[in-house]
Parts: sequence; structure tokens; C-alpha cells
Amino acid sequence: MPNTPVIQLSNISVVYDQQKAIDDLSLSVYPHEIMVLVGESGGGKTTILRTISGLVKPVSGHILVNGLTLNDQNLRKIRLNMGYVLQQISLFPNMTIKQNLTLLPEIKHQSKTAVDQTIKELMAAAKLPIGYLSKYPNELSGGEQQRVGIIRAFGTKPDLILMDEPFSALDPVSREQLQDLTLSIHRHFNNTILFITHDMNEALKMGQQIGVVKDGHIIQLDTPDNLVRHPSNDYVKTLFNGSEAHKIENVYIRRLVLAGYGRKTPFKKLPVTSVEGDRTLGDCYQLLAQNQQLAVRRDSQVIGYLNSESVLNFLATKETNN
Ligand SMILES: Nc1ncnc2c1ncn2[C@@H]1O[C@H](COP(=O)(O)OP(=O)(O)OP(=O)(O)O)[C@@H](O)[C@H]1O
Repeated sequence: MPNTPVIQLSNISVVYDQQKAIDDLSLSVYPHEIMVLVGESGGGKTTILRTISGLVKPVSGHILVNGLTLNDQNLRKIRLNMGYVLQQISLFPNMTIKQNLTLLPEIKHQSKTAVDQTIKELMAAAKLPIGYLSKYPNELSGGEQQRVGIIRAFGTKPDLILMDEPFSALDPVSREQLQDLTLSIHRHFNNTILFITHDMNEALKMGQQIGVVKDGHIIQLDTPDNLVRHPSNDYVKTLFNGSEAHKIENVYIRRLVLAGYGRKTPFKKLPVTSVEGDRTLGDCYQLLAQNQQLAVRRDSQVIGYLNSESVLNFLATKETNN
């Protein structure tokens, strides 16, 4: 029996000024997954998010959040269990970083000891010195403020985090660091994330499921691999054609393991070298020239084993699909 979705949109339509922005759209987001909505400007991504947070009311359809119908009666309760990260850094300027981080947990009556502990863990994960807790937002750089914005969203341990283009105002290096930070905190807290971006590379990196949004519809909902390898139409194909992940040497090796190439247990009699799953296939060629099998790690857990044959099998499938 599948889990109850954290978000279930059924046949939602949203109209602005007599124009349909969302058209009969259905979507389920399941516990613990990162669902990315990607697409060109004006497709309706933000409207979907605003509908889920109750800021926009659909003209038709039904919304369930954690099994509760989203309506005026349930809105406050549902919102208290959501975290938000937006493109505009929305820290309160007249509050210290600590006050910014503790405000919501206090409203939720979480215990002070537990909150202090969580803040400590999150500050460490975000590589922010504890001394920053007494600073004000304008004493931090833009990237640091956005780090605080991210950990603030995770701080109350909400079931659901909505992220709307959270990194698009940042330089590429900060952007990559914050993507990694979000992925690592997500693995730690295991909450559900709905993430919006118009950047295909970001979508492919962050999403376990990706929905391509166009003209108020989701035109393909799929895993990153399937979107790149089996686009459902020319529009999706063109969108992802230029993406870095489309270049085969940039595929993360954890994707091979997760897609079933390689093995769950070590290949017998071959020495094992341990590597991080976010190394690329390009790195992997070289690693396998020097080592006979790779134990692929995600955080500190080994998720599977690859040898040269696993990689060749993967490449052969790619060839067939091209
Ligand atoms: N408050 C509003 N009033 C009227 N029309 C709106 C409003 N907000 C959005 N729209 C329109 O609804 C459509 C979908 O907009 P939306 O912001 O959801 O798209 P998006 O995919 O998030 O775009 P972007 O990537 O540019 O943020 C667009 O045509 C937009 O002009």
C-alpha cells in the first residue's frame, strides 16, 4: 500500500483575471521525497506553490495536505507544519539570527532544549559559526543569509518544505553549496520538499521526481534519468538537451547504482575502493582504470558496488536509447 501523499492536488484550476494559470492539474507528492517543478517562466510553478500554501484559492479541484483538506478552518494548522524558502531572503532584519531561528519553534511550543540542540546541529551543517547567532542579518553576506533561511525552514522539523527558486539570486558557487546543503539536511531530517526552479541542471540535481510545468499543466512527471533518456515529447527533449546531465560524463555514479546497474553486495574477490556517489561518470572511468570495484557511498552509507562491466552495461543502454 503506497504512503498517503503529503500533498495531493486533484483537478486544480486557478484563474487570474479570467485567464487560466493552472488548468485541471493533479499532483501527488509522497513523504520524504524531493519533488521539483521545473519549466519556463509563466508556466504556473509559483501559482502551484501559492495554491498549496493557501495564498491562492483554486476555482475548482481539491487539495489535501497530510490527508487534511486545505480550507479556512485547517489553514493555520497546515501552515504551521510547512517551511518556506523563497528567492528573496526573508529574515527579520531587526532580529538576531538566533531570534530568527527560534521564532517559529517558539510559536509551535517546542521545548527550548530540543530547539537549541537542533539549531546547533543546523548551524554546524550549514558551516556557520555559532558566534553568528548573536549577529543581525545585515552583518552576514547574501549567501550566509540564505543559509540561515534554509536552516530556519528546517528548524521546526516541518513535514513539508516549499522552496521557490531559493538559489536563483546567488552566484554559481554559492548556489552549488546551498544545493548540497539542502540535500544533506534533507537526508538528515527526511522531510518532504517541493522545490521550484527554472534551471534544468538544478532540477536534475535536486529532484527525485521532476514535474515539467507548461501552460498550467504538468506535461511530464518522471525521474531525472527518465526525463533525460525518455522525454515524452519534443518540448521536454529540447528543455533537457542542453543540460549538463545530458552529457553522459556528468551523470552522478549514484544514479547508476540507484537505477540497478552494479550490485547491492560486493563483487567477489575484487579489491574495493570506496567513493562518494556524487562523483561523475567521467571520474568513474579513471577510478575504474585504477581500481577493480567501487563501493559507492551516500553520506557514510554504501549504497552499492560498481565494476567496469556495470558501467559498460549502463553505457550500452544509453547507446540504445540515443
Ligand atoms: N497575481 C497575479 N495576477 C494575475 N496574473 C498572475 C498573477 N500571478 C501570476 N499570474 C500569471 O499566471 C501565470 C503563471 O504565473 P506563475 O508565476 O505561476 O508562473 P511561474 O512558472 O512560476 O513563472 P516564473 O518562473 O517566471 O516565476 C502567468 O501567466 C502570470 O502572468
